[in-house]
Amino acid sequence: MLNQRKPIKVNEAIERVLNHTSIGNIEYVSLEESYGRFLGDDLIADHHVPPFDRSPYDGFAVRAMDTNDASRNTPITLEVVGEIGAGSVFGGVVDKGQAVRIMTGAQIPEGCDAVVMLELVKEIKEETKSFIQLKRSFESGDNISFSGEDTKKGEVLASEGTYINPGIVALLATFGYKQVPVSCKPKIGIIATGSELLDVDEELQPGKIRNSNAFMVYSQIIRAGGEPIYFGQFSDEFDTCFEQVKKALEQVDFLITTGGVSVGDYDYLPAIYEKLSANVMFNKVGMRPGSVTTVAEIDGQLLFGLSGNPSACYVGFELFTRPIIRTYLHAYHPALKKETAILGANFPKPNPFDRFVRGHLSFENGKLIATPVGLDKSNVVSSLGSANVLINLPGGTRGYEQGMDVSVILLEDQEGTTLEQFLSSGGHTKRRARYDK
Ligand SMILES: Nc1nc2c(c(=O)[nH]1)N[C@H]1C(S)=C(S)[C@@H](COP(=O)(O)OP(=O)(O)OC[C@H]3O[C@@H](n4cnc5c(N)ncnc54)[C@H](O)[C@@H]3O)O[C@H]1N2
Ligand code: MOO
Ligand SMILES: [Mg+2]
Repeated sequence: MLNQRKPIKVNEAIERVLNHTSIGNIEYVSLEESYGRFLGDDLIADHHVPPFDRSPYDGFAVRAMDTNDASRNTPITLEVVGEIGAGSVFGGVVDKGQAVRIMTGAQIPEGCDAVVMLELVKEIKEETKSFIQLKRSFESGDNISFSGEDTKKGEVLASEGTYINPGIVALLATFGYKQVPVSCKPKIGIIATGSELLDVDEELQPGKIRNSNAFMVYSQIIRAGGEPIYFGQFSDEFDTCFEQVKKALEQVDFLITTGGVSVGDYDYLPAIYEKLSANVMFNKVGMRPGSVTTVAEIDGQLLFGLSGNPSACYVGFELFTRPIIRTYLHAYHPALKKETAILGANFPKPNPFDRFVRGHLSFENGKLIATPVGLDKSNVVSSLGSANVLINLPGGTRGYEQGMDVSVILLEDQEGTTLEQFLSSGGHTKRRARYDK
């Protein structure tokens, strides 16, 4: 039987998958647990920061007008009528000729409009009173950290779907979020198929290999923001795999299978999709690795049939599953960010399909250099550890030379980009006159 599959363009495949996005609910987690999650709602300042005018220095709060005549030769003297540390408030109103000893972070006392640093005054103590001497004048507003200078009430500080980094955690604490609204993580099932697969703790046996894909995908799901659920590895037997897929679909938002998706005698995923009456969006993509990546849909639920070959599996996940996860998490930028970098080594092998070469991006003298890592074959696992980008080399009849501008997809970036930007950028290469390293 002829098993001809018709490849579609990568962008077309991504668009088909992203026509089936779903957006998750919102839940509340404690502030301590919010790091690494995605905001379920806009974070809006409900008060000014700082909420009051405060001192940025340890020193003395004064009335600037009292210091007008102060100079090196004619110092002026002010009486110190109180002292406050951060957290305390001066009770009275500071009058002409008076000052208040104030510490960093304390609220500026009423009547004062400038702060003089401790180092700039001479302190004079008398029996019951104390004074300071100043040898220069101050302007109203000198050394005051004004209410609202950090952020104003009503400002949107981070929008829904933003990745919560430690800085966002600080903002959440500032605005009193003991519980934080975050988007619920999509539950993503993983099923590994293959009669050759050994468990991680098993000794090698003839013809067998250890299952690495399940654990690789498990961590890719976590990196993308989802919740992996591992259903196990199963031999290439139709009935077992069918039952497992069916059972898993009842428990997850999305399901990933690895292996068994090509045209081999024991590749049962195509038959499983058929028996499930799933709508197969494509089963061949014009890309390397990952050309066999298949995505199907049943009643809105997506099944990602990723390749058994480790590098193909990895790339298939990042291109197709990751943006689905990020969209579910409410991200405005669900796609991975692309950048232009300089190719760090020749890549002479032409290919009619678009390549996604595992690469390492480094900074050299202010330039971004992307260098392929390891063996560029879809069945290799060793190139993945040091890959922080996928170098996107458009298909064609020519190879690529060191020094050319290439588009790279950033794997560790959290900011992301819109789908439109992802699809419209990159894929362009330019020959540089010279490679200035
Ligand atoms: N006649 C053709 N043969 C193949 C084609 C084709 O178009 N025509 N496509 C090739 C391409 S491209 C790829 S990629 C692979 C895809 O194969 P499957 O997705 O069906 O995966 P398997 O056959 O189950 O396994 C392929 C390979 O990967 C190893 N593997 C599988 N699972 C794991 C795992 N969990 N951890 C580590 N390694 C795994 C498996 O042992 C095989 O070596 O098909 C080509 N063939
Ligand atoms: O799906 Mo395959 O990766 O093109 O080798
Ligand atoms: Mg196969």
